[in-house]
Amino acid sequence: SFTTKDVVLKEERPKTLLLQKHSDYLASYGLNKDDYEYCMTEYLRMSGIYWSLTAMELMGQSHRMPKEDIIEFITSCQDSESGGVSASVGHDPHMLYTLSAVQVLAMYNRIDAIDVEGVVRFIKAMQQEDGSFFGDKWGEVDTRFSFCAVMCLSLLQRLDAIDVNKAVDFVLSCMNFDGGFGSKPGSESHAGLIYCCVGTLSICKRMDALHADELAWWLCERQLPSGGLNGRPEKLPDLCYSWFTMYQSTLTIKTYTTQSSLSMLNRIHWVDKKNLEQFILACQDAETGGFSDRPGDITDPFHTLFGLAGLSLLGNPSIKPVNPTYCMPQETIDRLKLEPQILH
Ligand SMILES: COc1ccc(S(=O)(=O)N2Cc3cc(-c4ccc(C=O)o4)ccc3N(Cc3cncn3C)C[C@H]2Cc2ccc(O)cc2)cc1
Ligand SMILES: [Zn+2]
Repeated sequence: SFTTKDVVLKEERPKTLLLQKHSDYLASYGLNKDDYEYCMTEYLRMSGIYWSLTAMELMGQSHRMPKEDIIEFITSCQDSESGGVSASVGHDPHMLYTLSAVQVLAMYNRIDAIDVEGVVRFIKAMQQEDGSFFGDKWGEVDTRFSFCAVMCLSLLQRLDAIDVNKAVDFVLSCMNFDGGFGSKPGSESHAGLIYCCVGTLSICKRMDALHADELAWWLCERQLPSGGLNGRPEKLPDLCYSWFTMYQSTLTIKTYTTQSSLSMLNRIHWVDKKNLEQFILACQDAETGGFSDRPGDITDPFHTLFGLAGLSLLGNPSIKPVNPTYCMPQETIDRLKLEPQILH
C-alpha cells in the first residue's frame, strides 16, 4: 500500500521557542576543543562559524561570540596565493568557505579584514566557459558553487568581476521539467539545489526565467501532514528543508504549500504556517538547546540556524528579520544596500 513517510509529533514536544537555551548552546559550542562533534566538523569550521553567528545575530545574542578571535581565524584561513579561504587553517581554499568567511565579515562590517581583491581573483578563476563554477582547484561543478560565487561577489559589490549572463545561462540549463533544479544539467531536482538556483536568479535579478507554476507544484508536495517539509518526494521531513523549500515556494494555491521561496515569490501567506511552526518548534532540544533535523535527533548549529531563520520568515516577533536570499540578518543586507529580487 502507498504510505507517505512522515514523523509523528509527540504531545510532550517543545511548543514554545527556547531562545535562552539556543543562545547558551551556540555560545558554548566549540569552547570544549576536545568535543567529539567539534573535532569531526573541523572540515566545515568556517561554515559552522557563519551558521552560529547568524543564528546569534537573529536572536540578538551575537555579543556572546568571540568577535576578534573569529576575525583573526578568518584572516589566517585566506590563502595568499589563490585568494580563496579554507574551512580551517591548513585546509584547501574552497568556494563554500570563502562565502562563509565573507558572510561573517559582512555581518561584522569588517570586510577590510581580508584581501578582497584576492577573493575576487579566486572566484573569477573558478568560472568555466559554460558559465558554471568549480568549488575548488579539483574541478567539481555544482550549482551550489554558482550561488556561492554570485552571493559572495554581491556582498563585496563586485558582481562585475564575472560573466553574470553566462552564470545565469548555466543555472537555467539545470532546470528540470518539474520546474526544479539539480546540481548539473540533467541532475534530479532537490530542494537544497532549488534554493541555490532560485537564489542565484534572485541576486542576478533574473527571476523572470523561473517556470514558477511547475516549480510551485513540485514544492507544494514538500509539506507533509506533520507540518514538516522534505527535500524530495518520498523522503522524511527535515528542518533544513523547511528553509530551502520555504524559499522557492509555490505560485499555485493549494492546501499544503511550503514556504520560503514563498518569501521570495512574496506568497508567504500561502504557507500552512501553524503546522510548519509546530514542526520547527518540535525540532528543539529542551535539554541541550539547539534544533535538530527532526524531533528527537541530535542538535547542531546548521539546523539551529535554519530553525530560527524559518521561524523568522514565519513572522516570529522574538527573532530578527532574516533576508531569504542571503540567509543573513535583513539589517546587514540593508546596510550593504543589496536588493535581491523577489517576485510580486
Ligand atoms: C553530519 O553529516 C554531514 C553531512 C554533510 C555535511 S555538509 O557540510 O555537506 N552540509 C551542512 C551540514 C552541516 C551539519 C553540521 C553538523 C555540525 C555542524 C556544525 O556547524 O554542522 C549537519 C548536516 C549538514 N548537512 C547534511 C544534512 C542536513 N540535513 C540532513 N543532512 C544529511 C547539509 C550539508 C550540505 C549543505 C547545505 C547547506 C549549506 O549551506 C552547506 C552545505 C555536514 C555533515
Ligand atoms: Zn537537514
